[in-house]
Order: sequence, then structure tokens, then C-alpha cells
Amino acid sequence: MPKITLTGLTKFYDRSATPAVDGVDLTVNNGEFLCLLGPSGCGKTTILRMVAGLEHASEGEIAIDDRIVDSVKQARFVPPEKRGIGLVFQNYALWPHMTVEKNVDFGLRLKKVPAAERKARCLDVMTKLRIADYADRYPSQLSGGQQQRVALARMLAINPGVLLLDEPLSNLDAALRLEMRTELRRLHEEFGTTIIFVSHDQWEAVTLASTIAVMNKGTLQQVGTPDEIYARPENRFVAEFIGNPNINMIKLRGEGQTPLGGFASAVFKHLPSGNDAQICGIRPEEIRLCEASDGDAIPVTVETIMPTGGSWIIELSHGAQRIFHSTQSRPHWRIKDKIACHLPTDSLHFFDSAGQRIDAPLLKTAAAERSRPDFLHALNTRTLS
Ligand SMILES: Nc1ncnc2c1ncn2[C@@H]1O[C@H](COP(=O)(O)OP(=O)(O)OP(=O)(O)O)[C@@H](O)[C@H]1O
Repeated sequence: MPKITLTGLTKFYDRSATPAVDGVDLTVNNGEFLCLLGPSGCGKTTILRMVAGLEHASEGEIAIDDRIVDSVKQARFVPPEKRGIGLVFQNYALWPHMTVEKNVDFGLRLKKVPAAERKARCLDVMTKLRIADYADRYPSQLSGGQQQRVALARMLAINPGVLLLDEPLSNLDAALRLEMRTELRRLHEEFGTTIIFVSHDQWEAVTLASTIAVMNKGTLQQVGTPDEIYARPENRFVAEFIGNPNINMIKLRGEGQTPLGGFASAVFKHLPSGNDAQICGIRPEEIRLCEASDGDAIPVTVETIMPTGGSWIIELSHGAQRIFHSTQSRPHWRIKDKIACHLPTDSLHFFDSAGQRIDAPLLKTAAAERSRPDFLHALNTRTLS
């Protein structure tokens, strides 16, 4: 299966404005399932459209394996139909005058696949995507979710080397989405297709993708496995975009760089001298609660306890400061209880004034070794809340 390489990829829709995509360097390896994740308008779809050949790059290059398919410098542009790519968009354009089976069969016909093989392939993907019962219906007679599955089936039938998916599950209800994610993962394992998937839903990204590329304002922020991105965010944007409840951010310094009190003073204890960290992040599930009598801990008051279906989010205050803790164990505290908390050293993430991660020598590793179930649980808390 092909590898895709983006080098300095840039797109200006309007030369006088900021670019929609700004100097992106990214390699999607053979058979990789990569999710472009980021807030609305950050340039995800634009990248997908350039890879598909529906938009020209303004600068930089796109290569599929070793073949350059778009390069302004080399004055080369390979049209979409010659790139060997399947594309499924949110608004999956099905042929309205064709039945489901004819839609799925369409690409195979174009490829002049023999009739018996076409029939078998169509039946196979329609069965896998659970639309075989609607084979004779027209798109207008299907629900949005069923149409989305037809669009996916149509692509999978031709078994493209590269599959580009732009939020293809957005029209499905929660249960069907979950089912389709499992199905997509299974299909990916079975077909080994290189997939680029666009989403702004972090839960979808971590459950589906082997690699996540987090984007913001047209630029790539971090590329890594879901675990890497959660456990070792490269900057504040990534730290705050991934995980729910959101990571707690503790401001460490005030005017003139004076160290702040409260939670910040507890954090300073862990900071080697000379470190110029401005902000410290700690994931809610990493905060440890204890009895008020624990002398070394930070005294806090329980402000709210929010059940989120199998887990709980607890809001804690220390003076005017607030911090959120999450747990899978039913809390035995009550609102207004005076308790205390620890911020474990190896769970702290430090960022400088530009929001870039600082790796202090004393503060390492354990966070990176955090287990995936914890991570998924943390995200699941958001989904349920
Ligand atoms: N055809 C176009 N002409 C001008 N500007 C465009 C065009 N398409 C997209 N843009 C702009 O480019 C930027 C990136 O858009 P893009 O659709 O790639 O973002 P996205 O991350 O996919 O967003 P979403 O998650 O909302 O689909 C946005 O500011 C958008 O307004």
C-alpha cells in the first residue's frame, strides 16, 4: 500500500490572507491509519483535498510513494483519477438515479472488473457494511447513516491503495458510530489500506487511528500515537485539546515573574531552580486526594461532584483557585468537605511563555508510561459528560 509524503505543504486560498495550510511536513506510512485532528477551520479538509488532487498546493510537494503528484516547483500536477485514491466526504455524493448496489458497483464497472467478480465484491462489502438488505433501494430512500455506509462501501469495493475520509461518520447516531468505528478498524486491518481520516472528535481519533496529527491554524502541532500525544503533549494547545475533562493549567508566575501561591507553590517544590516554566498542566485523573490531615498535601474544599456514568468529576478549590479531579471510584467525599490533594511530580507538564513543553530533568517518564486504558477512560469521561 502506498506511502504519502507531504513536504512544506502550503495552501493560500487568498494570497493576501493567512494560509489555510502552512508548511506541513508529514509522512503517512504504508498501511497507516492517520487521523488529522484539530478544531474547525484548522486546514484538515484542505490537506485532504490537496492529497486527493481536488485542490492545487500553493507551495510544497505531495508524493504518493516516490511519485510526486503535486509540486509547484516542478510544475507537476497529477489529476485525481490518476492518483489511485478513494475519497469519502461528509456529504458523500451518491448517484441519486442508481440503486445502492449500482452505486457500490460503479467504480468496479469503470475499472472493467469482470461481472461475476463485481457481483461478489459488491455483495461482500455491502454485507460487511450491513447495507445488503437495501441493495435495490435508491439513495433518497435511505437514512443519512445508511447513505454514509453506501459511500464507504463504494470506496472499499474498489479497494483503493489510499483512502481519504472526511468525517465519514458524522451523520451516524452514537451507537452506529461506535459500530462503524469498529467496522472501519476491522476493514483497515483486513485491507491494509493507507487511510487519512479527518476528525475534530478526539474520541473518534484515538479509537480509530494508529497515528494522530494534531493541527491548529494551518500548522501541524504534533504527530504521534494517541498515547504519546496524551502523555507527552509538545505544547499547550495539544495538552488542552486532547483529554477530558480538560487538563488543569496552573499559572505559576505573576507580574515580574514572581512565583504565585496556592497550587503553584505546591508545584514549585518540584521545579529545579533556573527553570522558567510559566504554566504547569496536570490531568484530572492524576491528582491524588487524601484526608486534610495529610501534612504535606494542599488543603482543598470539595465544591462539586459530577457523576458522568461510571466516573466522577470533582471540582476542588483552594482559596479562589479551582482544579478538577476525575476518578473511576465512587467518591466518599461530600460537597464542602475539607480535604487535601497531591500533585504527583511525574504527572506534571511544564510549558514556557510561548506555550512550548519544557522537560525538566527531575520530571520525567512516568507520565509517558501511563497505560492506555487510563487514557481511554479519561477521554470516555468527556464523551459521557
Ligand atoms: N474554497 C475556499 N475558499 C476560501 N477559503 C477557504 C476555502 N475552503 C476553506 N477555506 C478556508 O480555509 C481554512 C481551512 O478550512 P478547512 O475546511 O480546511 O478546515 P477544517 O479543519 O477541515 O474545518 P472543519 O472541521 O470545519 O471542516 C478555513 O479558514 C476556511 O474558511
